[in-house]
Amino acid sequence: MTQRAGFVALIGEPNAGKSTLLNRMVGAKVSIVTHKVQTTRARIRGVAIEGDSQIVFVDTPGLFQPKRRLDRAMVAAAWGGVADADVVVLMIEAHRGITKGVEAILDRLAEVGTGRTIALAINKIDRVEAPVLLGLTKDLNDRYAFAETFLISAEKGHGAHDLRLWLADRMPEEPWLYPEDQIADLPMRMIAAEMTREKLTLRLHQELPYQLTVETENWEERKDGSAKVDQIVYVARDGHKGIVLGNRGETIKAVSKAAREELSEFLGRKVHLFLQVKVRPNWLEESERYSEMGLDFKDGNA
Ligand SMILES: Nc1nc2c(ncn2[C@@H]2O[C@H](COP(=O)(O)OP(=O)(O)OP(=O)(O)O)[C@@H](O)[C@H]2O)c(=O)[nH]1
Repeated sequence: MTQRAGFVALIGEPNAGKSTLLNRMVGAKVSIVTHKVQTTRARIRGVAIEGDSQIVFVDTPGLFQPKRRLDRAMVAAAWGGVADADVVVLMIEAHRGITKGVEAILDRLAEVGTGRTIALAINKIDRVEAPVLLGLTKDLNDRYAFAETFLISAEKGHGAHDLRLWLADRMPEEPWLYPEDQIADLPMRMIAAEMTREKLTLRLHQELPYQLTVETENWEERKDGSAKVDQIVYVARDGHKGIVLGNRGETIKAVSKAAREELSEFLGRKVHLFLQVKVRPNWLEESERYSEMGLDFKDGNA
């Protein structure tokens, strides 16, 4: 059998439904869906196997207009994901249509999209009537020559399977990037890290929304059926450590408790969660997370 493997970048405005679609296509709660906007950053979110193809999904931050320095870094990261991917899927919300943000993305695609395979996924079709959908499909395709248009409802599952089959066909002939037996384990670690990060984001609000990342370092199945999970919360600066820890450690304790409860409920068994906070400057630019997974995302494997 000829193996195929490649990267797919999902792009779109915040709240377009990228995480929901990912969960559909990967088949697990890989990206935690939240109502808070801009919770995701460029990184590997899940791996789907379809026939001979391995599809590695890269989730990107919302491509919004940068206001602050850090926002610009996020947007740069998102477009970096676009440049590295084999296929790009632009997600648009059917009921919102061509917003200013979408306009900006289309303009940028016109600049960087040449020679790339870019598909359009119009999401949330459950929220509009058919004529609106047809008009929007036409308008968008007039604006950019998309390789294909998918009309989907990520939440209800419509169209997600067709998109997945189409993507699988477009993966380059390459050996699989992940050994098959690792796949089951990989999303679980990511899910757990994502749960903790979400709790931190909710708790810290505006204080340091994007400047931290969580990694699951160790996962141990215990004889009594419980799981021992060690995670590291990386912050960008020394000063942030104190914020994450909180007064007498109360913030990290509350986060740990909330994340442990959610993970435990998700797994249906007891979880012991241990969080450590470490400083790692410039994590946003680091490609370390990819190489840790056996992938060198920046240097050509993509
Ligand atoms: N009605 C409807 N709602 C949807 C659909 N897909 C996603 N949603 C909702 O849209 C909201 C945003 O979805 P997410 O998947 O978190 O969006 P996202 O693009 O990953 O957002 P960021 O993480 O901010 O980039 C959630 O409340 C979803 O439940 C859909 O097909 N129909």
